[in-house]
Amino acid sequence: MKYHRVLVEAIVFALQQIFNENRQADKVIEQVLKSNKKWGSRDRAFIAENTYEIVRWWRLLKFVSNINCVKVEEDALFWQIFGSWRVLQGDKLPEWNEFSKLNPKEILARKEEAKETRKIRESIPDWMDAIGEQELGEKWDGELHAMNHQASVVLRTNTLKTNKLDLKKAFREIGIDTETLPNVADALVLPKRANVFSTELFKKGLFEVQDAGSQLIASFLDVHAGMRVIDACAGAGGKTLHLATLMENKGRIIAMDVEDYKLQELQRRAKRNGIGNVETKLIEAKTIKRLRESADRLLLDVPCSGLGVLRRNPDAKWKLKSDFLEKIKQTQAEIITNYSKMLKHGGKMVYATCSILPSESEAQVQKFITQNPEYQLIEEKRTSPANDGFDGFYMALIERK
Ligand SMILES: C[S@@+](CC[C@H](N)C(=O)[O-])C[C@H]1O[C@@H](n2cnc3c(N)ncnc32)[C@H](O)[C@@H]1O
Repeated sequence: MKYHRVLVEAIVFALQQIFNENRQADKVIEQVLKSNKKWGSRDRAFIAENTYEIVRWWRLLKFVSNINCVKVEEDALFWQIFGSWRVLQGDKLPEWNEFSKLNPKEILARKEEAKETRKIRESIPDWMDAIGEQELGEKWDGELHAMNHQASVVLRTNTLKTNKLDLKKAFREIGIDTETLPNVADALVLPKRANVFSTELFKKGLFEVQDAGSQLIASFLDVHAGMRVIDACAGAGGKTLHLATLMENKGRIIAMDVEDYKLQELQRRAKRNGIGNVETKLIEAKTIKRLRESADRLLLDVPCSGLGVLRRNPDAKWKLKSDFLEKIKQTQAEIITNYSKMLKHGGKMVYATCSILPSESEAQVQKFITQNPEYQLIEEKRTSPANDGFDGFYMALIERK
């Protein structure tokens, strides 16, 4: 494969930003791609895919490159890591100075050696591997392996504006193939990746990009047109928009969060989707108390470790710290205990996480139910990267007596 030096420079710059400036991979890649308007779609895909894959395989790549420092700082080492990655992909490296120290045979031999140690082979920090094994036992191997594969692009049809089959046809007309997914009503999956955000179909609000597992959560809440619904950790509204379509744009949704910029993004998305039944509310000291017993349905899509969506956010492997996990569990316990008071008696709520760890999910719900007997667990569901190819979500449907 022939590389263009400028593209590899862009990848090295992106990696520096992600690892040394502690910036989010998706934001860095977006900025890098915007920096040169002349790059075509292949160049853009080359930069984005190689950067994401190098982040995903960071620990393994350091190992096969024989780089032992904790923090990689020099440009030269980033070039070597890129070179090792391409060797693992079967490429013959160009005779550039930057690759002169790399020995492909040695790289491949070290890859064989890495197979013996899961945390190196699967490229994950020690503490995360230990927690995964402790909480999931034998299942951890399979989930971890599955989370190292690139996730598919999945769309959710906006049924307020179109239907799945018409959307599929409209994509076909612009040369993009999509497939339906059994058991996920409005989902279309792309067998081949494409930039769907630049299409007119997206600008018209005919779909949102949303993992299949995530699409099951709003449906799990059993909402109906005309209800009063609170989405208490709404963020930029992935699930709020879905709730609004399930409610046929009727009734009222209060979408709340502690971050105002996310709610502003939610409003922009709601407008594009033709949604008019959502009101956003920034959470302040008395917000929860004022809304006591006011909701027919309540969604608690709580902040979590994100250990179910590593396929999409591989940089979280290196950015997450074990003490954060402890703190976030505390926040989850506070949210389920305090926010559940917003539910009417006879109403239903869903507690959801994008984590495969039971301590953030089943265990939180069990503890809450035990301490608050007026709430009753109706049903729990999990999606699994290993078993169904979806991201790893957890959802619990709970009723208030
Ligand atoms: C998993 S994300 C939500 C994703 C969103 N529901 C979606 O579908 O796109 C969790 C959200 O909880 C918010 N959050 C963090 N602490 C919170 C708190 N104490 N109360 C409410 N929301 C909180 C975060 O800002 C974040 O947007």
